[in-house]
Amino acid sequence: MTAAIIDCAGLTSGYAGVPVIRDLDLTVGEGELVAVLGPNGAGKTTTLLTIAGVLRPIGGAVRFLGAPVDGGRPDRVARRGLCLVPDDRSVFFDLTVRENIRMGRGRRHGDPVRVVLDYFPALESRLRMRAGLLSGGEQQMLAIGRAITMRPRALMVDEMSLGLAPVIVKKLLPVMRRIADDLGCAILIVEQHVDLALQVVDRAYVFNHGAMVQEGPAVELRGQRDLIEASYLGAQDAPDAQTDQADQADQGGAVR
Ligand SMILES: Nc1ncnc2c1ncn2[C@@H]1O[C@H](COP(=O)(O)OP(=O)(O)OP(=O)(O)O)[C@@H](O)[C@H]1O
Repeated sequence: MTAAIIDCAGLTSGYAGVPVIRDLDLTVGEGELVAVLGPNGAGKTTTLLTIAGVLRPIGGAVRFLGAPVDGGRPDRVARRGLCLVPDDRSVFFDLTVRENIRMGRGRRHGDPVRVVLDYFPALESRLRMRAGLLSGGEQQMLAIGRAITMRPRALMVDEMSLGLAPVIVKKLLPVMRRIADDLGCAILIVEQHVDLALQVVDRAYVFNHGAMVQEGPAVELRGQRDLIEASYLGAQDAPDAQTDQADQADQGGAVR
């Protein structure tokens, strides 16, 4: 593996001093696409928030580009090149797609709109539309596209497929692969669609109850499907059950 862009060692983190994740080791290298898998409440979001500097580690360490992330100043971590797309996607509903892209302030890397359309051409016909009118899949494309206009060194996407039809996820994942390859960006995605993710990512970590229960190259984990499924026991929601109606519209193929 190349040098780690994100490096968590013995990381323990949580809320008000109460640990939710314990003793996690996790790395993402340059140009790597890595998935975090696991049932609801496993600690996936907590891990991303700690890496982004929103939560202060209770124990262990997070390093981004070799420098410690201590929590408390996520703006500094963001300025150093780490982008987090939260599970609500944080697009500005009342602004147009074009205005949302420009909010990313990625102009110094060329025309940000062109950058986004290069990866997500389906947004071209939506540029003048208010983002609140987009389908869930299009909003996710916008959120990820806006993030890459800033040429991040690391990109984390929480619940990338939340509410999206599997057909959309199948199209989004290869775009994430291309972003990692083209930009040399370290990408960490929280993904519910285990089988789809393992076809595209380099490596994956499986969490349950705040602990890492499995990890390894995707090619190996694909052969351990039963073990992964067992680690999900107790999960309430199957991914397909969370597909919302708005994304039925996406099934015509929003990502080209
Ligand atoms: N702000 C908070 N304060 C206290 N506990 C929290 C807070 N946010 C999350 N938790 C708890 O931390 C645990 C892990 O939550 P987390 O959101 O990290 O899990 P997750 O794997 O991302 O699951 P989900 O898919 O449901 O978001 C859960 O038990 C949750 O209730």
